[in-house]
Amino acid sequence: MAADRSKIIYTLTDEAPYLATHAFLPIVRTFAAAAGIDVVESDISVANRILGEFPDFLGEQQKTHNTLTELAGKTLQPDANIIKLPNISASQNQLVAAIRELRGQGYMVPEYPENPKNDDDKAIRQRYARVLGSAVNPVLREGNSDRRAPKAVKEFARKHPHSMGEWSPASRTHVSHMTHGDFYAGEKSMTLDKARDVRMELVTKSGKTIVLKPKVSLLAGEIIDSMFMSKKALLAFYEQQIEDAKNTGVMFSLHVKATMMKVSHPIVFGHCVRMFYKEAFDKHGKLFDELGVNVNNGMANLYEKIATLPQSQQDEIKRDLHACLENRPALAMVDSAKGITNFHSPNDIIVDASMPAMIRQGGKMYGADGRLKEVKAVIPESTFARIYQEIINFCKWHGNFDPKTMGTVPNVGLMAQQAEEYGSHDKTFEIPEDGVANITDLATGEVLLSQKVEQGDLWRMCQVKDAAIRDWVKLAVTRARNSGMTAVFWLDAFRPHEAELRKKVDAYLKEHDTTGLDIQVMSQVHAMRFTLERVIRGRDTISVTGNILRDYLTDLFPIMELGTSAKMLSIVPLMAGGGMYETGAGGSAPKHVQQLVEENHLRWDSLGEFLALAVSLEDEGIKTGNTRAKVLAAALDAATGKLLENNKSPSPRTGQLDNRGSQFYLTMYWAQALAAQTQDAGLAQRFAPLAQALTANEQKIVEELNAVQGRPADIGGYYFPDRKKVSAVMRPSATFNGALAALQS
Ligand SMILES: NC(=O)C1=CN([C@@H]2O[C@H](COP(=O)(O)OP(=O)(O)OC[C@H]3O[C@@H](n4cnc5c(N)ncnc54)[C@H](OP(=O)(O)O)[C@@H]3O)[C@@H](O)[C@H]2O)C=CC1
Ligand SMILES: O=C(O)CCC(=O)C(=O)O
Ligand SMILES: [Mg+2]
Repeated sequence: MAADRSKIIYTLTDEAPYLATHAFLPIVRTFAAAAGIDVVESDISVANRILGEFPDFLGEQQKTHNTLTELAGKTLQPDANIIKLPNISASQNQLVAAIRELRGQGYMVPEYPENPKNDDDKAIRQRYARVLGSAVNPVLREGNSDRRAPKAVKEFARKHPHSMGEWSPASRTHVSHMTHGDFYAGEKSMTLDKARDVRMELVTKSGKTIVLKPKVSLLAGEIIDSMFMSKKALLAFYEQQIEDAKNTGVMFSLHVKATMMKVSHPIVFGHCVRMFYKEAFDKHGKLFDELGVNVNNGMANLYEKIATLPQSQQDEIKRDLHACLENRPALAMVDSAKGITNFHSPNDIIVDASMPAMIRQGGKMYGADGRLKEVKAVIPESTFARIYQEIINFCKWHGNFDPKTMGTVPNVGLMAQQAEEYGSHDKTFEIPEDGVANITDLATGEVLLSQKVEQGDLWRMCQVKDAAIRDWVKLAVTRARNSGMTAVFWLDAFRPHEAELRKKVDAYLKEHDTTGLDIQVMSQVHAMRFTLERVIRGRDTISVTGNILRDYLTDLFPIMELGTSAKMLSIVPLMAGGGMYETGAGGSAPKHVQQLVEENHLRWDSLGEFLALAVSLEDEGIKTGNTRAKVLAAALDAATGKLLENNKSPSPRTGQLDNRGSQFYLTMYWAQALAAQTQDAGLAQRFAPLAQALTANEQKIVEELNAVQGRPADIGGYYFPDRKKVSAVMRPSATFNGALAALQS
């Protein structure tokens, strides 16, 4: 065993994974301790990040570290070994709710200034901007992305295929995207000849210069882009699509990523809501402004704000809103039973998960009557929307995919060092006046990229560093070599940014021995078609993509192949030498928390954690020479295989095996595998009593775990639950807890 104690950092996040971790961490610690590994927590939940941001508002006992900054620092160290669970990328609604909850618990962080009135408000809002939206992943992902379905998981899906809806060739479901005036249409891009400091500025029609971002430092070889979305074109597009859906009788739905694209997409979302309810906004717009209504945060915001008005006035507004609904096309629902529509809140329909779910269901979404219906999927930006139309065309022609026979599509995604859209948040602006938007060299005054823009347009700059691209190409070649799969770079020669990327890909591929490998470069639409033709023939194809397609495809293909993206192995080989092991490609499954609170059943599948932990332990073993960590990893892999084989994953139905039961089985199989292995007699001896105790008490433990279900569970909060209560809810089997404790003592 290694002399020094090794360390694995385990993140605490939000919602379903936060709950599951409270059951899993005591198990992990019990096993890891046997290899001298400390498992330390890093709480990066949205609530803890708020507390970490505002120590000056808290009492001494309430103060906490800025854990995210600390963890981000850790990713830059070569010995980093981090298990990263999915976290909430908070919409403004969620942020406000989290603040409310914290204040309700006596943590007096400032109220969120929705409409800042003075400099103090602005400063607080700026601090909250560091917590809003996708604030965690971009700063932790200091490496590119390697996501794939492990062999055992793929085999399980083939043996136990999940349900898939039927596609009809006559389906009217389709994608609508802008054909002009979007980010794709006018994008400009360049590769930097040398390191430069630049600023982003708007030279208005009247000749004023407004500095929007005073300084961005760029490295030699970095690719930068300047692009904008025209407000006029966007509004015309929405009007046309709403009319088209009405005239053709197809349901309307909007799919954006307001959480990750936290500056631009809430605005894109809000324009659609205002257009849909145009008549009501024309009539009550002034009052809405006075009330501070901001439907960039969804209709939930509007309903909350009008609740302060006299009842008669509220009734009138609601009548007018309902009248709009009568005159507009049917709207896709998030929760038909509760009357929650696609416009309720921008975090309810998130494109990477919502489009695959719709495609899996045979091209349908739920309508107000609770029935599945064909749908117009509005995805304004054409840059990536077209891949969804391509897969829809394919499904109409070939029918839905068959999980029993379909090939697999792993992904190698470019995201390191805040690549592409990840780094654009502080470089995205809603243009205040007509003019010219320039990226200008600070030293020379040279205008590098220039766009003619109008008031209300969204203008942004993206950047991607040369080192990140080089690392991405290397990872693609490594994955192609190790898997023997064909690898396709999805790069559109007609998009300026990707034309620049293609040059670098061509150059960096030459740095590797690619003999015998099949590596191709295609535009996105062709790549999708090529990949799907192979998929239905059972062939495997690595997609090598930029950041957004990384996100989209690592939900899309897993959801078709495995029924969920939660079962993916998701590795971030950190560029500094460490490793970050993400637990699946999915999110934090808010619906699951609702079921736990109402019925004490957690349908969250922790398979992603099991897979990630095995790789993390293996990595620790290899890097530090800790052979026991390797034995633990191999046994965990065997246990995960057995878990799948014996179908001990959580059931969605209350009363049946849930997350806790699934974790019990994993523990039992893990202990059994350790007791049975012959590589390390000490470990075998240590885990034999646990294996014995769990095996002997299997039925009793499962009964204890299932007995608590069917009644509400109290976890003492949503964003900032009471950890003692969570642990009590997540560890209800005295027999199981006792067996683990016996090993620790
Ligand atoms: N890496 C990260 O940090 C990520 C974070 N997010 C964040 O997660 C939140 C929710 O995002 P959303 O788009 O709803 O996507 P999710 O992936 O969280 O949820 C969509 C659905 O996928 C299924 N699902 C996801 N994970 C699991 C699991 N482990 N076990 C079983 N089923 C699972 C559930 O289906 P069913 O209801 O049918 O059981 C769930 O309702 C957002 O705040 C988002 O920002 C999103 C993606 C990645
Ligand atoms: O960072 C986010 O907001 C979500 C990330 C995500 O969806 C993914 O990485 O798949
Ligand atoms: Mg995603």
